Amino acid sequence: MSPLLSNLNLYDIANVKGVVADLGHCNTPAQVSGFTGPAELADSLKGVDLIIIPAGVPRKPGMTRDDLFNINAGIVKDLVEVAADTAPNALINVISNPVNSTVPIAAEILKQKGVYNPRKLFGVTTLDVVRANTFVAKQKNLRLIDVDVPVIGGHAGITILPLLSKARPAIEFSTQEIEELTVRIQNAGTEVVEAKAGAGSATLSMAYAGARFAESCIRALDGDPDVYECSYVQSELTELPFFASRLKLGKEGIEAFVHGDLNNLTEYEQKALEALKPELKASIQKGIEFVNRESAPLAV
Ligand SMILES: NC(=O)C1=CN([C@@H]2O[C@H](COP(=O)(O)OP(=O)(O)OC[C@H]3O[C@@H](n4cnc5c(N)ncnc54)[C@H](O)[C@@H]3O)[C@@H](O)[C@H]2O)C=CC1
Ligand SMILES: O=C([O-])CC(=O)C(=O)O
Repeated sequence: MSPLLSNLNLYDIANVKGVVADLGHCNTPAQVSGFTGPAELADSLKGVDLIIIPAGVPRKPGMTRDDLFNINAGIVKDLVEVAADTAPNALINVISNPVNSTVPIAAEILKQKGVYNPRKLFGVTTLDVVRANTFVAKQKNLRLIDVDVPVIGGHAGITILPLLSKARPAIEFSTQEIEELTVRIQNAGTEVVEAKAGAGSATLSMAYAGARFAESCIRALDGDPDVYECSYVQSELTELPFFASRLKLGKEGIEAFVHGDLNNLTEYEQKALEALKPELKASIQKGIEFVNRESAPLAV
């Protein structure tokens, strides 16, 4: 994946020590980014500030993101184990799907290793925001740079919930526009998978979104006091243990949750929020159970 993500290695911001490691350019962990073995991977990760994990298989037409679980869960688990051992203070950006489960998997691994810092683990949902901004700007004839739509929940189907009532600038939408835009944003990944007809998923737009999120992390680490992004993280905003929402990023990762976005939701948004909870809860549980099952002692 992602020539753009590789370019992040070139970022050189004065106060951020170390480099960005992008785990996911080859077929086995032993080959990651051209390294010859796990030991070398571990060496190369020492002291990095930000680790990006886009490794794994993409969808084919007809598949859900959850259909990738059986392969990608193990890949993310293995990579996070190395990250935990060698760069326990790094921010981790998980791109590999199903994000709704791979982030809880990463959290469980980091807990097992005794280095879990919930402020530093992120599921990358930036592409949902990029899509929401793009579709709204087009629909309303606005400049893309002026539009910002928070997207909450998770990163699959109905768990992706754009809050059009909280768009900036404040925009009037008809009921039909809200329904059509919401469904388009929720299905945009599937639209790309179907258009690519077996040749993969939204690799390039993910590279753009992943690079944007990574750059925001780097700016925050570097002390920029004004960095806000949506991301899927451990959260107390709802009863779900992981939830995507707008966050303020700082030198230690998440600095604050933007609570206001969940206040005064429209009836449509409130219903959609309640409707997404069972699916998101099940995906979180599936990730946690995977790690617990993998690490349970064998029965004799
Ligand atoms: N969070 C998001 O918004 C998005 C997530 N994705 C997800 O990102 C993942 C990658 O998608 P693409 O880049 O389009 O696929 P891709 O097939 O173009 O690239 C995947 C890369 O992962 C590598 N890889 C596979 N197994 C690995 C392992 N065990 N260790 C290290 N590297 C390994 C492959 O060699 C390949 O370079 C998929 O799971 C996809 O669903 C894709 C688009 C958006
Ligand atoms: O849909 C997929 O499989 C890839 C993805 O997460 C996206 O494009 O949002």
